[in-house]
Amino acid sequence: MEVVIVPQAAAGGELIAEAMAQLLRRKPDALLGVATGSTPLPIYQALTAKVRSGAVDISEARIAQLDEYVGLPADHPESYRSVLRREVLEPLGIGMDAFLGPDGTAEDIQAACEAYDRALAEAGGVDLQLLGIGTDGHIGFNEPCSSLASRTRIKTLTEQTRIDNARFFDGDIEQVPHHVITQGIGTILEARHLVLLATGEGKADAVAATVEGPVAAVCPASALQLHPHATVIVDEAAASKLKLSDYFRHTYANKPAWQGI
Ligand SMILES: N[C@@H]1[C@@H](O)[C@H](O)[C@@H](COP(=O)(O)O)O[C@@H]1O
Repeated sequence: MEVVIVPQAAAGGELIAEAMAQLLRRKPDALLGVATGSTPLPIYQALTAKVRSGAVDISEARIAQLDEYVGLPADHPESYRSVLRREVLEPLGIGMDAFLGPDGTAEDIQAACEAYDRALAEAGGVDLQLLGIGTDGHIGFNEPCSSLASRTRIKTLTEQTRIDNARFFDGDIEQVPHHVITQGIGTILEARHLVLLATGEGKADAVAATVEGPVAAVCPASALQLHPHATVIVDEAAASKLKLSDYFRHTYANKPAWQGI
């Protein structure tokens, strides 16, 4: 696992957008796995700027969704499909025909989950998966004690995650669904490159457990330690509880420029 400490969120966004641009130059039809939440927004802004300036051509890229609420109509403004359309697809000029996502409104949720795992595999697998992290260490919506081998499936949110996400629902926790579909941890680990961005002091404990704690289902993001190409990018505040921060800084400062992340 590589840990990169950046001065602030915008620098992390730029670094990750550049990695995505490099991937797209190598593989124009790359399947990009995207995440919701506030943290990845600087990535999408930086990538959009690159696309608009002509630094990268994204016209053949495909986008895959990480997780979704169960029961919200697809056109609900806070369904993750709507959020991604608004925050990622439209700014990048990517059509819904290049979008893969689970159906949170399906009558048979289990079948919809299995269909999504199959669709990801049939699309050739995710090339680069962006991840945020919950305050409890969740990735996607894999809450603590999710199986590290899990596939896409339905999960029940913790009270804390519903409280954290109530800000997207007029601050009203009652509007936050209890159930979600999420790519499983085993599904996420199949992506060729995992890139987790964490910013702010509120993520410092989760980041320390992810990077320096044991691999344990109680901190789902710690599963990144099992992946051959995982990059964790943190700002100073999110890095504040890392014991090995000096080592991580030294390693990154001395990395050959051609290597990227
Ligand atoms: N399902 C999403 C996660 O994918 C995201 O990482 C997390 C953190 O969000 P934020 O980046 O806003 O802190 O929120 C939600 O739970």
